[in-house]
Amino acid sequence: MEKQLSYREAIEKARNALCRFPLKNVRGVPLMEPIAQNFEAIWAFCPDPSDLLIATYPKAVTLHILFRTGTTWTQEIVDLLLHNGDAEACKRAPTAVRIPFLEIHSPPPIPSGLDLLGTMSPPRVIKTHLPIQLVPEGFWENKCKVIYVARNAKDNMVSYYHFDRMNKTQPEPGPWEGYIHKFMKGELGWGSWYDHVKGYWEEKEKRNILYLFFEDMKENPEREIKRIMKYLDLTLSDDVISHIVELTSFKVMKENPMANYTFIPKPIFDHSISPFMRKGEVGDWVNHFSASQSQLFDEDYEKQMKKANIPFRTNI
Ligand SMILES: Nc1ncnc2c1ncn2[C@@H]1O[C@H](COP(=O)(O)OS(=O)(=O)O)[C@@H](OP(=O)(O)O)[C@H]1O
Repeated sequence: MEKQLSYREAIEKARNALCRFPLKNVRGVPLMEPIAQNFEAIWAFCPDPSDLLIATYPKAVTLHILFRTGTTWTQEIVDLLLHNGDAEACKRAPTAVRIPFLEIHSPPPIPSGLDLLGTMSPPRVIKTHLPIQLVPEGFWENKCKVIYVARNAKDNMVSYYHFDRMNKTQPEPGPWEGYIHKFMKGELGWGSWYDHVKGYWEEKEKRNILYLFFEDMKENPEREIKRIMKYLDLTLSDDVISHIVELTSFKVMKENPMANYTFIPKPIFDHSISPFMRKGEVGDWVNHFSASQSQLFDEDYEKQMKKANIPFRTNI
């Protein structure tokens, strides 16, 4: 990035080159074209053993494309834990700059995730939506800590659908009815939700991955934040933890310009179509699925998740 440009200015400058990028297959996984074109460099990235990876299927929470799972939420929690609950320190820059998105590539002068990481010293916190088989091997060789956040398929899909409506760098979502089929077939960016959640689940013990659920975080944020704290070998007082619970509530984060993605200009993220911080609830899927769509989805889910035994909850 040209030194004098802020992240927002860089995006403004590249505005004309930004568009709804098509998806291209990388080892069987559909990824946005600029990511696919740069995948060799992403694959070659070698983290420091002290780096921490936050992995999610999109809309678990980030910049161009997360998988509506709670990524952004977890990023904010981790940043606050690492800064002992100091809210001002965590407003030093937007989420996407504080916690670079490993694979993201956009037209210059927008810095790629790799560009941003190159300007930071370890220990760094890094975001990815890559399925486990596409995560650079250095993360495993260096035994980096990895936090994975999963969200039930129906809410995840609803969130992703609205995100695809408002994010003008993602393919058009098309009608809801068709979107369900694309999701079930793994045709959305970052591929199959089913393979994504199973891939990390199957490896979580062997690779020391902390596997979290969005629904657990909603049910008892204090408990889940403490789990993250312990995983990171941190010790914070109960008062600080309560403060972090408050600062990372949906209501507070929605109003935080450094965490709510309003720093991305409107022609790219159009919050008037659907805000990035949309509802942040468990069970909003009931407002989207018809009875027959829900039945069709459930039947397919049974087949795709057979033997997986992952304790997802579609309501709490
Ligand atoms: N603090 C907090 N509490 C509850 N929910 C929250 C919070 N922060 C973000 N969110 C919700 O997470 C969804 C966005 O997911 P991601 O951050 O993974 O998106 S992205 O894939 O990184 O773009 C998106 O979900 P939906 O509201 O259901 O669309 C956000 O609202």
